[in-house]
Amino acid sequence: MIIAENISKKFRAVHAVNNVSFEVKEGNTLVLLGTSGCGKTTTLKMLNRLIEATSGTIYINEKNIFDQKPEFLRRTIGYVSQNNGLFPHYTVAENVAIVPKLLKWSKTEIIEKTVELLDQLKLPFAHFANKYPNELSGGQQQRVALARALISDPPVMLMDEPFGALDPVTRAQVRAEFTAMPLLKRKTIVLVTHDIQEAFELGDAVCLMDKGKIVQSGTAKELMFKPENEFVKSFFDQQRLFLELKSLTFDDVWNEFETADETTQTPLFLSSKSLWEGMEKLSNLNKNRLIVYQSATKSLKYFTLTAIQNAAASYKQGK
Ligand SMILES: Nc1ncnc2c1ncn2[C@@H]1O[C@H](COP(=O)(O)OP(=O)(O)OP(=O)(O)O)[C@@H](O)[C@H]1O
Repeated sequence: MIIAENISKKFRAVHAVNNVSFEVKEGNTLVLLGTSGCGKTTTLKMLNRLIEATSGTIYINEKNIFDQKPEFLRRTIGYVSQNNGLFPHYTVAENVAIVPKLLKWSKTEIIEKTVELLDQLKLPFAHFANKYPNELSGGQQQRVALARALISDPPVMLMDEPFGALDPVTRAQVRAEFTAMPLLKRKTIVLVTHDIQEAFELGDAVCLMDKGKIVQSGTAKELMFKPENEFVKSFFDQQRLFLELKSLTFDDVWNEFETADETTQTPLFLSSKSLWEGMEKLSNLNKNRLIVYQSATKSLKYFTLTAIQNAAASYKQGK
């Protein structure tokens, strides 16, 4: 669990972060979202003391981080920096082994763990261990950076635009792998991004920042449907339709759909999926109508493109 209370950072005249507070529950992911220069990276780096806060308090797992030596604190927090931060003259295996060496693990232990992690990240040890970062693609480098941050299994991970340097296709792919990794599921994560879609996909909670302050924090759905001011509303305007369909699940609008006759089709879809995924399914299968299943009520409903659009509109009107 991470608790940041009224943290601020001043760089001479620049108030980069101004009285920011948030909490991240154990096992949750908090996303710091906002445009360039709003203070996301400074906020993140204050959590592992790469930047010293000017004022405020930070607790990580009930310990005040200012009572710990920064270099010891950092060994217990995984960190993926912008543009991966790999050492160019270290091989993949050497890059991954940096923290375990500081922690004085045995050679065998380091190798065993590196093999296991690189395999999980689709970088087979035999092929990749002795390569240098510049011999890898951007996506592969990002996976090495992730392996390096994960090897000591820290309970907390800080990630600064971890997929920022990747092209959109690789980005979506690495992000999907990232969400599927069992090792990451239990971790408490703070992730910085300026990508709204990424924030919605990865964040249990999202803090939208502007000019060093948090403008609104909450779930993606709260930010979309209950914006607290004009800034929040307009921040999402460009991608509004897409984000609404992504953040609403069939469960949220279950009553808007027509009950289905069980005998006609097998349900392909669970109601915990987003309306966007429903639309994708219709398009991929080239169907006008599909059936969705809700396990809690053991009921089936039909959905069509129009029904999805109407359900989303009706949800908005109800809010
Ligand atoms: N070392 C520094 N000295 C002076 N000003 C700084 C320093 N680091 C950051 N700033 C300023 O603090 C503000 C916040 O910067 P920060 O890097 O936290 O923003 P950001 O939201 O992470 O932006 P980006 O997405 O572009 O990385 C900016 O105005 C930046 O110019």
